[in-house]
Amino acid sequence: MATLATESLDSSNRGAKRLSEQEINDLLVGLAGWTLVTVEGVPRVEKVYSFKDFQQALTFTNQVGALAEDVGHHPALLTEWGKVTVTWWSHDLGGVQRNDLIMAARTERLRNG
Ligand SMILES: C[C@H](O)[C@H](O)[C@H]1CNC2=NC(N)=NC(=O)C2=N1
Repeated sequence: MATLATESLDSSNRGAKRLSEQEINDLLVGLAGWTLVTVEGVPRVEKVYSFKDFQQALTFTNQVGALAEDVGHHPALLTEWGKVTVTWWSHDLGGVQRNDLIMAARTERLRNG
């Protein structure tokens, strides 16, 4: 979903709207491989990326980390040999807001240009 990736993030974190599961799933339609997961009652959007070895996984991890630092919004990142699990949600909000889908779309762009 190229347009989602190019949207500006809503900086009014406090006033952000927590999306419903339906709204999240509707936005995930354009994000191949991303799923809605709920951990400790908190919805998140998640994708597992595959790589040929640990070094490639680590490089991608750092690229996602740079995206996060650029905007001050951060994912959970699990880096393993050949795999990186990226999970976006809004900790302060206790759920998923549109910013998290924007960041998922920007994460996709790292792999798909
Ligand atoms: C103080 C700091 O800006 C806040 O804790 C930011 C940092 N990055 C964040 N990232 C995410 N995903 N959710 C947050 O609520 C959040 N808050």
